Amino acid sequence: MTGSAPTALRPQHPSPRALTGLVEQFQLDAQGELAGVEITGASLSSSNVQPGDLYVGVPGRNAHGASFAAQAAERGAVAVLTDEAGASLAADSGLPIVVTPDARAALGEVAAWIHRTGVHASDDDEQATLFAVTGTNGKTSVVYLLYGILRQLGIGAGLTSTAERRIGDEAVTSSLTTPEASELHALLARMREVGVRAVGVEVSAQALSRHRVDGLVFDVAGFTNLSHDHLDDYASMDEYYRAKLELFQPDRAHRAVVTVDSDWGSRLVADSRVPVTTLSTEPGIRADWTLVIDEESATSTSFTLSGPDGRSIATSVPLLGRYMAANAGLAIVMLVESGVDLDVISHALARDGGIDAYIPGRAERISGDRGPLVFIDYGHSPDAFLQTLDAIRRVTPGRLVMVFGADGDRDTTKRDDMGAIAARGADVVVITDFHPRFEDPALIRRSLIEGAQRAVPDREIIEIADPREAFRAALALAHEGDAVLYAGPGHEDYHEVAGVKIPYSARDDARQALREAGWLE
Ligand SMILES: CC(=O)N[C@H]1[C@@H](OP(=O)(O)OP(=O)(O)OC[C@H]2O[C@@H](n3ccc(=O)[nH]c3=O)[C@H](O)[C@@H]2O)O[C@H](CO)[C@@H](O)[C@@H]1O[C@H](C)C(=O)N[C@@H](C)C(=O)N[C@H](CCC(=O)O)C(=O)O
Ligand SMILES: Nc1ncnc2c1ncn2[C@@H]1O[C@H](COP(=O)(O)OP(=O)(O)OP(=O)(O)O)[C@@H](O)[C@H]1O
Repeated sequence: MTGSAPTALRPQHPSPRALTGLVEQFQLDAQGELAGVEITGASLSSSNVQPGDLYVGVPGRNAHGASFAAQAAERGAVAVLTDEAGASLAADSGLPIVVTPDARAALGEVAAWIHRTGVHASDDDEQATLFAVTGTNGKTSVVYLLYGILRQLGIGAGLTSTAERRIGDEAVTSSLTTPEASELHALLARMREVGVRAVGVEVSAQALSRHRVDGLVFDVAGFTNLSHDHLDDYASMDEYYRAKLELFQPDRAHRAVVTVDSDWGSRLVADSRVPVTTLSTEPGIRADWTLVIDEESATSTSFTLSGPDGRSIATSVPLLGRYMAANAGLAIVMLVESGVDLDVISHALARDGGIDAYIPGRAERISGDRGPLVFIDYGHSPDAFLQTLDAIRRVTPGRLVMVFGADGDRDTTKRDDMGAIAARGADVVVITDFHPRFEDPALIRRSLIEGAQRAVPDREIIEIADPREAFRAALALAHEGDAVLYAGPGHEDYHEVAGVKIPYSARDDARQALREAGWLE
């Protein structure tokens, strides 16, 4: 039996559950010898199995997971949960098999039961407050802002986001934005072991469509915005919206805070079936809470948030952009809706000179005191480009150079708009490769260039396939008073080319390029 280094945060002292108990609890059919088998965790992936796990075999795009049951057994899995088709595929593993019509749909509740979390937490458990954040852009940012403010309030906090799963100073890098239910419940169990009192969970539309947050009812769900993205996964914007709407129902959340800056937000308020508090950051849009920008600079945005009964808070977020103030406003209103007194938040933030949060790779300023401003951002959708370009333009007296590429094997319909928005918002556009995956990178670049040229025919466009060279070319065009926005890579530390992840950190490389240019020590 071989173990592997955990790629996820799991409880260190799990209380085993009997396999016979699982069969009884969920009224499942079972094959093989069940007596005496004890489960301490669950995994959807044979390569992540830990000894004592229930291996969950689900059908996928490439294979049926049950066909990896023998590998799971070698790693120490003690039983298999799968569907009818999977039961025969898993037979050669020699493990007892528990059968359910849809193993992915069952997994959330099963994982909650194994870890005694979410809907299966025992009554005397002190449960952490659970915050869910969804929307096209801003989810990671809001989750980090919640985490930062909670820590300023002295409340033990954890988070799960596209960038990291984090408890205090302990963090692992994320692969999915929202973990599979097996990983999510294990993470919550670990957080309970170390006394975490509040958790921010970034919830993607895909997570809602694929049962990843099943077995949980969030205390407060937050909505940022909705704009064009993921139309490879969803047939239309309407379907994409309906996937997100699922979070705003009583089986998923007790209450919600919805940003109503867009029509999608207003529609969500009408369609939601939980109590909703609204937030507006746009002048003229009525809401329970309104946010007004007081001051903005390259490194900080101050704002005043006013709520019902004349309550208000004036504070700042240590990041560029009105949209970051909107994200911070949402985080604060979510905390208030969870029962934290606004005056207590106000006091803690005033003591620290504003919100204290670091969000890896979101409008992250890489440059120092000299030379052009340089930001690395995770934006990879048309609206994210629009917001970031607008924010940088407001603090840049000189020219704005933008470097970016587009994901391969992901929503191809947004490329034209990405090119167009870049051409309208930047003075020079440098188009490079991002994660081509299995697509021809030259064709991806071509579609971005065509979008840019259609929008602004005389815009200066430079095409350089290699991202390191592309960034250096952009930097060479920029001087004191100018700005360079490198959009796409954010916190990531690789490029995905034809199924291979090639190490590449845009943040490290940009720092190196700034040193080479003499702008950084
Ligand atoms: C398209 C999609 O949803 N794919 C997910 C799916 O993979 P798949 O269907 O391709 O799986 P497969 O390769 O056929 O394998 C089937 C099963 O066998 C298992 N397996 C496979 C091979 C093996 O050796 N051992 C093994 O156990 C796999 O873990 C899987 O459970 O099941 C996998 C295991 O859970 C997921 O990791 C994988 O998510 C991929 C990585 C993905 O990119 N998903 C996207 C759509 C996604 O969810 N994105 C959102 C982000 C949204 C945003 O940008 O905001 C997210 O929340 O991350
Ligand atoms: N409130 C917002 N409105 C519009 N754009 C935003 C907002 N917040 C962030 N962005 C843009 O979206 C990018 C991604 O931000 P963030 O990672 O917080 O969003 P996300 O929803 O978590 O996206 P992903 O799921 O892809 O990680 C940022 O780098 C910025 O360009």
